[in-house]
Amino acid sequence: MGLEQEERASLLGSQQYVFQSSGSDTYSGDFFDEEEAGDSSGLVKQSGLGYGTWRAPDEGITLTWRDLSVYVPQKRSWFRSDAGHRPFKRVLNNVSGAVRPGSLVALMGSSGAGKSTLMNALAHRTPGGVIVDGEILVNSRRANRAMASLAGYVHQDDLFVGSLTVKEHLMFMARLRMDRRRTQKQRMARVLELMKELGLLKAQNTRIGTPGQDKSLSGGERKRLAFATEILTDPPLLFCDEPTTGLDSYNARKLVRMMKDMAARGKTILCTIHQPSSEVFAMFDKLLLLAEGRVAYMGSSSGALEFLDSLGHKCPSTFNPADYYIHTLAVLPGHEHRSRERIKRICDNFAVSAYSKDIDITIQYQDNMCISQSDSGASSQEDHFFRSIPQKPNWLVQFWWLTWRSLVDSYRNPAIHSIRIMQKILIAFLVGVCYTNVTLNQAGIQDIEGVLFIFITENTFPSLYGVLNIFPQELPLFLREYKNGIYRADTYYLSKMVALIPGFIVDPVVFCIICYWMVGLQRHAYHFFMTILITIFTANTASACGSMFSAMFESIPYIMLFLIPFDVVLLISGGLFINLSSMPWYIGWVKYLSWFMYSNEALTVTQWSDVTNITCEMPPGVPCISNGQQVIKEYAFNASHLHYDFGLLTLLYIGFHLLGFLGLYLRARKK
Ligand SMILES: Nc1ncnc2c1ncn2[C@@H]1O[C@H](COP(=O)(O)OP(=O)(O)OP(=O)(O)O)[C@@H](O)[C@H]1O
Repeated sequence: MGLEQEERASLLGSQQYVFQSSGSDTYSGDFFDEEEAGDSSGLVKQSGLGYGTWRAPDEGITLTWRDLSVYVPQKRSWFRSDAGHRPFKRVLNNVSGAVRPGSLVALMGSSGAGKSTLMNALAHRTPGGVIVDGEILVNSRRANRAMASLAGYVHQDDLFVGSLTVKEHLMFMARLRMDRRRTQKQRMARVLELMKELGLLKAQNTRIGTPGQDKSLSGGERKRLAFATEILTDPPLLFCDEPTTGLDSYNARKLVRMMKDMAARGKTILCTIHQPSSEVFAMFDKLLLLAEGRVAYMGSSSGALEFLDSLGHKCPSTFNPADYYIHTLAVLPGHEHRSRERIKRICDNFAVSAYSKDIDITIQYQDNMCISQSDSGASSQEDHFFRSIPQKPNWLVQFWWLTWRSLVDSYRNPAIHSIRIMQKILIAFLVGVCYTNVTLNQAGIQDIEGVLFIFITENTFPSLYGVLNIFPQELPLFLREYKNGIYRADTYYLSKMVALIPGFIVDPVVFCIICYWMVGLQRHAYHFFMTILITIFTANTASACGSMFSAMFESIPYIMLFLIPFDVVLLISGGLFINLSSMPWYIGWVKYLSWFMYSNEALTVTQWSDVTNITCEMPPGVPCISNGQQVIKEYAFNASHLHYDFGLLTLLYIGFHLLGFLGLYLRARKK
């Protein structure tokens, strides 16, 4: 066999070959066995074509990787000699492999062997800070960010917006993931087809739910939905990280059967799988075994038994081979040294085996193609290749559907709306009751200024603190969808921002309608509507500030650490607790960031600018404030600043959101 492979390798230097697959289950000893390769030589000749004129196969993806090592960052230790330098741990160690169109490959190994790490690296989805060293080629092109759109990736843990129904979720994904040239009818047909195939039709109008909170779909249904989401676009390359975990044997079999059918249609599928039944395991035609970050075997499923047998590890006839592989390649507690010795021996033997050499031929071939293409600057071939990647919908479509999802999510979450509105009504009523006796005299000035400030605080704090959870809670989902190339970070952020606005219009309106008329404030439509407008601006600016903190920091405790001191300073510089002209210069500038100050000035000017008759009930000789202009001056405000206040509140709103977006974007790039 070795000689035969050497002959093949030497042929590669002079002629052009494309490996083909028939999706056959039969084993002939090699990973790319002859039956599957399409003709008797195991290789299909394309005589007359040199490397420079090679074109990508019309269907199917050949994925190869060579000497792939992955290093994950470790926590710094300030006590060790490497203090200050970030230590890395190698979790994949010079791994090479190849998968061809029409292959359904089971990626197996004990827990911690590096399966997910390998899949993430191949799918170009490694988290920030992780170093990937080595070469990954997709149809002899270097893998890049386009992999996210080219390949589907079914993750181990599924993430959804729980308030959507199964059908809504799939239609949303169909709109954002399927090629933009597809019609609505085609999208609907694809969604229906998948729901039918994956047994989700019955649950199509059921909300997905959130495990641990409002569970709706079963674990198995969630898994199948995650799978349906990833195959919506019928990707030519599919990575599945434990797709059958949590499924009953019938559904596990059905899912793997679906993958097998997809592979038979020329798809390339790499799938990690834990403890498959013999029946499910038999459906995989290829096997990649990992142990301690190294390749222990790659080839046909049945070849693994022979390979291990040749090393003295014979699978007992009563054993499920899949269980036997895992057991043989696991580091057993109490026998760590012996287990590692065994794993090392298996991996070392595999590296020099015929199986490994056969894979090397494909890798070498793809490498040569890659070099020759870059030498010839094969841009038309590149175009041809990337034509198989679905074209994303434009910015506006992404924005529209993301806003739709955010609005549906917030509308269906009673904790966000009805409870908040009830609380608002109650507070407005209580404030109104406290201030019913306000009259326009010297004492009334303080009362009115006090209640105006309550209008601000009551529309600030719920808005500021009510949005803090938005990004920490949804970040994993956002990161996954963003990394999958489903949408841009700016459309996501903007949609979140827009979806917040209706709530922060309704709240101030409800509060003002109840409270304004109970308190002795000016009884003209102008004053009333201006007060509503100012409180709407206040609530939205406060929510923008909250969104900024929410997007910038990882968790609520961190957010609180910085937000509370920040809002105390803003509150003080609002103009009620201190005369603004008396603030020291080195902290006085903070007032320019304080929407409390702008809103307070705007409300004060609105209420007082046309008041001319403030009663003076003081004893003779004690100075009195007799009109509204004096009140405005007393609080160091300026009657001509009303327009500036609106302008500056708008600027703060935009500024906070810009910083929030920047924070989210940088975090998305880093993760
Ligand atoms: N970001 C990371 N930081 C630190 N260690 C990591 C990181 N990612 C992976 N590892 C470590 O690398 C090893 C391989 O992890 P990986 O998740 O790839 O294993 P796995 O084979 O998929 O395991 P399982 O079957 O349990 O999911 C593990 O020891 C894991 O702890």
